[in-house]
Amino acid sequence: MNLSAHARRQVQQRATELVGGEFPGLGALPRQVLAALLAHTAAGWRLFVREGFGGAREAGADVFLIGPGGVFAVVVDERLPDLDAARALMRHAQHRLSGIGYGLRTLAGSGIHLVVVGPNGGRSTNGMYLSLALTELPRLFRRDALHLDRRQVESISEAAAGRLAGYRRLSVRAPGREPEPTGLLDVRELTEDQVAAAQQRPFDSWLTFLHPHQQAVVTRRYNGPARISGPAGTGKTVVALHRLRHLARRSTDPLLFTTFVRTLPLVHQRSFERLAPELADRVEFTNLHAWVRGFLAQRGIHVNVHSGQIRTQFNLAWRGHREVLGALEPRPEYWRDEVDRVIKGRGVESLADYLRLSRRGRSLRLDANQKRLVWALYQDYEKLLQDKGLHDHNDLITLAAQELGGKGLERPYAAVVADEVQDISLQGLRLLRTIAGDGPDRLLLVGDGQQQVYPGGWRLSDAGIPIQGRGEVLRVNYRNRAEVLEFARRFDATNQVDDLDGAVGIALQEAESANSGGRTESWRGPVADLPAALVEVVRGLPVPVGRTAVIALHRRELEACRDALRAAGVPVLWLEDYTGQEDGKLKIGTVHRAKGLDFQAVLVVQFARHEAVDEEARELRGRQHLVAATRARDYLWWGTAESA
Ligand SMILES: Nc1ncnc2c1ncn2[C@@H]1O[C@H](COP(=O)(O)OP(=O)(O)OP(=O)(O)O)[C@@H](O)[C@H]1O
Repeated sequence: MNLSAHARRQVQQRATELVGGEFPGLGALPRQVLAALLAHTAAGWRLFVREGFGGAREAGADVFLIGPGGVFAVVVDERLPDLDAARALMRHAQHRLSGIGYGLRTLAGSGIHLVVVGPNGGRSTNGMYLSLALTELPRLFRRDALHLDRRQVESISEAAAGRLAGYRRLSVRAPGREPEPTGLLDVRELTEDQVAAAQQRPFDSWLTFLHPHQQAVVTRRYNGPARISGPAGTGKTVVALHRLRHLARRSTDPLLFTTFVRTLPLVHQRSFERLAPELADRVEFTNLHAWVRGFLAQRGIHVNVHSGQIRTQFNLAWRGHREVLGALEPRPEYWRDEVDRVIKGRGVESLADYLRLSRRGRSLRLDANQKRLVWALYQDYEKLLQDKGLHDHNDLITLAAQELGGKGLERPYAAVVADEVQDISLQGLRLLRTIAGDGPDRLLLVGDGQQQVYPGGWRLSDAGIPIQGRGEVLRVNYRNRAEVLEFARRFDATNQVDDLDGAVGIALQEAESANSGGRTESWRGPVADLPAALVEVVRGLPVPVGRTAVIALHRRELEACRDALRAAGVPVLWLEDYTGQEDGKLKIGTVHRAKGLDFQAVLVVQFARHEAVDEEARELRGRQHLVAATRARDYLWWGTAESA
């Protein structure tokens, strides 16, 4: 039920009267703030007010506010608290509330928000709290921030009531409402808008709740580089974002969140802004190559990177070697990976080094003579790049590493987090280590070997990143509903998962499932029928189109589907352009673009191939399918198209 303007005025008036009656001596600002917050209790929020509110300032917050938008400790003060005072307030709030349980999870300390309301808002703070003016209070109730449902709100409030000695619970009702029943919150207490929004984002409760194991990783102190691994959907990124918040509150230096994929940091930036709006400008979210370009530009180093031209140079070089290397393996991409990922990606500097190198993860065994042939291809490619004045992506990493080796960062980061690290090259890892520098809590690497979609072949120790005793493994899958998880497990053919450092990791098979239900469907038919089948599924989707993605292995496989969807009037957005914004469009893209993301529904388009593929390619494809399937939360459709 939405309150009419009249009812809203009445609620406001009741709130003002109640505040006047309960706290007669309050000054103008606290009175107005309290009345404004109190009015929201008519819409399902819970309010606890300090007994001595308005008198001498005490250690704790003036008000605790709990609702669909999260848990807030609110202080009303003309002056902004300094760092020590803010820390004391936060400690008090965390001491009282964190650890309140909800099923398998508990209220996270980093999920409690400190808000200071003063005469002026928007003032820059020390990152411990959000500073708002009275007129900015509606920000706390914004629709896109709602992520707890009424049961969760009720459950936290009930537990909070027992822990908040010295606080009084106040509420007002909308006109014509029955008194609130004790126990479960009446659904009518939430406006329709709020119910809808909270239900649309049921998975976002990670903003407030964490599994105790996740929580432990958020706050643990590491006296060197640390690593979080674990199967898909176990909250590795969620933990990394909470940890960034935790670390940012303890420092005044900037922090960096980076991945290999270009758009992923932007999506996670949006999540972080919701988790920690007061720290939004302290953490830089950017992909590794963009960071490197920015850094080189800052140092006045000009680079010329052009993907199309780089590919052309490789193809030109390949021509001269096709005959001999093609006899070993006809696909030029195999050799391009060898140059990109093995020779350049691992920083091999001489033929002698290459001859000695164990090419872990590559299917073809190469003897010394064959390696010499590959080396010749690499050299031709390098020469062509040089002649054209071009740099490829590996060159950028090398240039940045050299530059940083000569002169460190002007403003070092307090912490660097790298996500999806399984797809970063070894040289990229080394660079990350240099960017982060040495010291406790400075470098956190997050990834899952089972989701590697590019050939890697390294171990963290190869990059000089020792993580002994600082490797965390998460095991509870929170993303995929049980049926989707079960389907995805069929791609978990790996006998052994690497934990990124040569030890045995946890496979998807072993993940515990946190969400029941879910739906999966399969389709198989001729290629020509695929677009129509897809359109039909999209029309009958059980979830909103804007929360759905179509995923394939290669972009060219998606063109016909995209055309058919557009012709059917379905708005479509390529994943390359997706930044986490809610837009009502169907997302479409390759598995490389989809990794790290999730959608309520995922439609995977697979093209059955009959060509012979080697073990390495088969394993890679299995991992890609695993990534595609585990992007789906509630619904997964798997379409296999067969060529005639
Ligand atoms: N504590 C939690 N409470 C509720 N939901 C959670 C929690 N942790 C994770 N999730 C849900 O699981 C989803 C996956 O989390 P996240 O992206 O962090 O996993 P991941 O391990 O990084 O996954 P992947 O490796 O597949 O990219 C989140 O979007 C969120 O919906």
